[in-house]
Amino acid sequence: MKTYTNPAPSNWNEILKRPTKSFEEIEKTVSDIFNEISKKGDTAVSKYTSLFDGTSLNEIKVSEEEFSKAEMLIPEDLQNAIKLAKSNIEKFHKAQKTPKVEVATMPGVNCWQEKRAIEKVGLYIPGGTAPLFSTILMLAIPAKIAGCKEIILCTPPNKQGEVNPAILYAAELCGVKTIYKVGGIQAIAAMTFGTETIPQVYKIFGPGNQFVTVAKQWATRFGVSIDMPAGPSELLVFADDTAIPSFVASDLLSQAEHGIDSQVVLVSTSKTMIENTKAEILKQVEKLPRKEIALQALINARFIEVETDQIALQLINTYAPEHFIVCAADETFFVNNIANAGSVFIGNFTPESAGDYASGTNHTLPTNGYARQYSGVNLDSFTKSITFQKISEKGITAIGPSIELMAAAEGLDAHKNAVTLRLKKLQGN
Ligand SMILES: NC(=O)c1ccc[n+]([C@@H]2O[C@H](COP(=O)([O-])OP(=O)(O)OC[C@H]3O[C@@H](n4cnc5c(N)ncnc54)[C@H](O)[C@@H]3O)[C@@H](O)[C@H]2O)c1
Ligand SMILES: N[C@H](CO)Cc1c[nH]c[nH+]1
Ligand SMILES: [Zn+2]
Repeated sequence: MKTYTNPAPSNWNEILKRPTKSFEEIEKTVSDIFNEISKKGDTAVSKYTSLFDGTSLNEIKVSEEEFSKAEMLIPEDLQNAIKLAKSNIEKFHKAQKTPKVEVATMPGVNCWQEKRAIEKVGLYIPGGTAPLFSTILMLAIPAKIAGCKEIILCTPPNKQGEVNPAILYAAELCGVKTIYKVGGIQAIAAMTFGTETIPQVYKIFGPGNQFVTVAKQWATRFGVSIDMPAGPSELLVFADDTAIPSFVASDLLSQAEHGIDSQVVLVSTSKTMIENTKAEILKQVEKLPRKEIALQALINARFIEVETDQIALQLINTYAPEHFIVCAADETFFVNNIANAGSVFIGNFTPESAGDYASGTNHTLPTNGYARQYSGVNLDSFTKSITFQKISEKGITAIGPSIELMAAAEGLDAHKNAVTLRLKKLQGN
């Protein structure tokens, strides 16, 4: 838990370096596995499942029997909690539907844009150290609302070759029944190329560890698209003296417990807030079942004291956190001026866990500074915009001469002719 007081802006990048391996360090493993899976399909998938997940499977597709058993294993109160989260996530993502955009750019020239679902999508659900069934809600719900026709899901099996029942329960609740017990790089490669068992998809979604994230980035070389790099979780909290140290500590620990390569950062204008939060962290971490993971992640934690809200904001925008919690007297200043963050949580009673599970926003978010240029998963992630146009006789008469001139100036006479022939016809020639 390193603490810094008024670090110079020139040192921010060094102080706030992510603890994850570089793309280059993982690239070789990823490219080797991709190569093998593209050539050997299921045989290679099975080899890597046994190497990384420690299990050999005769059948990687989840059976109807496994689905039926799963539902019986989920207590009613958990089923109800999942249903409540589903309802909120549905409400928020349905509200993201936009109407068709239609404009007559000039009389007789009608242009419009409509969204169409991506037909085949692959959802990756992390399961290495915790079965993140909540991620199913975050991916399957918008995929269904968007109208994706073929939705498949990959998730790593445990050592007994099973998938956690809550994952199966949540998937079935969201109407996804095609699940493969495959995790990590091998899952991403399988969805990229297709194997004898696993279908190829057009776009791959979902968070994962560093291997999964680099694999998704690698997949884009083979024509598949991805939602965004959504790697090890991170949280930056800005807290001034209006914040509550025990709450701030609990939020920081909530993301530290994800993995040893997670990063949490506290930025504050108050030395007392930093000291009290650190003391709270040390107290709270003792009681966590994932204490060892959280303690390792805390080695990468940063506590940064700055002089003003303005400096804090610049630092936060430089870091571009996946999650940003703001508990400040002038929260509006931060809310209005945040430029780079995956998702923002405002005030003392908005824990980041709310967005992870149930408030309605999506928890699949850009990490590692990618919040500078990527959005988190949303309804549009599952659609493409297609443009349409219809030009009338009056329209082509008005726009035609300009097109002819521009085509001739580019030296593309066939383009010009496509207009000229129509204009002549209209002129009776
Ligand atoms: N950014 C987001 O939106 C978001 C959301 C949820 C979770 N997460 C992150 O997802 C991650 C989940 O990680 P996880 O590990 O628990 O599950 P995971 O499913 O992402 O990864 C498990 C797989 O990693 C592979 N693997 C493990 N060690 C390997 C190695 N040495 N070489 C190659 N492959 C290896 C295995 O195949 C295994 O199946 C966490 O880092 C969490 O913070 C991010
Ligand atoms: N915090 C994660 C996103 O970085 C999402 C998650 C799922 N379950 C718990 N948390
Ligand atoms: Zn979380």
